Amino acid sequence: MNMTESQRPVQRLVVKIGSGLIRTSQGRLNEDAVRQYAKQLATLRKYGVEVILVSSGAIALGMPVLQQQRMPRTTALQQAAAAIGQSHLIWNYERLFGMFNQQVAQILLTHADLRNRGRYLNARNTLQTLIAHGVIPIINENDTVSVEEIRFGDNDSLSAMVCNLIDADTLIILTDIDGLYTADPRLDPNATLIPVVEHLDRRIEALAGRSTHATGRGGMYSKIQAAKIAGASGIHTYIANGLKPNIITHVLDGEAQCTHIHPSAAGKLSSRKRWIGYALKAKGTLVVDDGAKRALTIQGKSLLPSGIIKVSGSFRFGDAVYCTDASETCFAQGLVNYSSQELMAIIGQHTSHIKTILGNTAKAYDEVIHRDNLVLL
Ligand SMILES: Nc1ncnc2c1ncn2[C@@H]1O[C@H](COP(=O)(O)OP(=O)(O)O)[C@@H](O)[C@H]1O
Ligand SMILES: N[C@@H](CCC(=O)OP(=O)(O)O)C(=O)O
Repeated sequence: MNMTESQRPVQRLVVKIGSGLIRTSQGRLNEDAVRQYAKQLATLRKYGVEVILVSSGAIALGMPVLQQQRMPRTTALQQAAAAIGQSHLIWNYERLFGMFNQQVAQILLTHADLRNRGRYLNARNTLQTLIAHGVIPIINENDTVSVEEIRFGDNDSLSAMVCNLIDADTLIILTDIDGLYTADPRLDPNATLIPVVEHLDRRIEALAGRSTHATGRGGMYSKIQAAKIAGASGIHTYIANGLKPNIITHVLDGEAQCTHIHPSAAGKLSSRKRWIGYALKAKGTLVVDDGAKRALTIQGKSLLPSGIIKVSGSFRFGDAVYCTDASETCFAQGLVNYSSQELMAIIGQHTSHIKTILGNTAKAYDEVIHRDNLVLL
């Protein structure tokens, strides 16, 4: 077992590497950097740390072959670039990890693989088996088949969901900047680094901007969202600069200049709640009034039809939906007991009227979302 700063044990580590670190400005693989990452991760593995790598770079490496200077806008071009780049990427990982006698394996996932409970468990079994055999799994989104409905969208979210999937204790997100600043330093020269975030709240979330790069996707915003997902599972997240030598080792030794985001003080969510809140994609939104928001966020109650002001999206019984307040700030996700069509008819109504309004189609639920099926975000 490896020990980190303040002697926090690290047993299972997920490292995410962004496209900007994988690709040189000329569009080629940054071989020196990738060799360095391979060396550090192979060494950690030898010391007994279980390592999982989430690597971006497929589209970025495939872009030059298709004469694309920036992230292609059409899905077809992104998929084609990923098909070219992913094989190049994994071939090089295999070769460079091989220099340190470390076996790797490729895993490509779509969001649908984690949404479906059976596929979720399958992916988990495969990863556990690889880890148990000392292999480092290298995960990327399966971009060649990913379309909007089944997409993670960015590998920061994917890395956090992988942490949940395999019960990691530490997530390191490597990017081209030291961590979270008070503003994007590329736009604000007075921005300063925030070394520790003990409570990841909306004030912190608001500091993180999007990417300004040709290959980046989510920017700092998606890294903070990833830390939030990981934090709900009791995981510590570090955002650090992958351009610096031996950065992974330095982060674990507590010597790196980076941002350390602590897990949520509310404690670890159950596996089922993590799946409801973070693995499922919301199919619609329920806008609720202030009273209902208070009932859900402070009083720990279920959502009743009387507190709903507006319904959007098209969903069925059992689907996931967002809950937002009147200013459309999202604060929860949960599984609904009524379809969007049924809800349109009963919003604002007292529960005793549900049967009268819906007649025979009514189900025996007073709650639109039961507390047990609701996760505060
Ligand atoms: N508050 C902030 N602190 C630091 N970086 C920020 C902030 N807001 C936006 N960014 C931008 O996020 C970028 C990193 O995200 P991104 O380009 O998506 O990298 P990657 O490809 O590694 O995922 C930084 O280079 C920076 O320009
Ligand atoms: N799956 C994509 C990466 C998407 C992504 O999130 O990129 P980045 O913001 O550079 O981590 C690829 O391999 O090109």
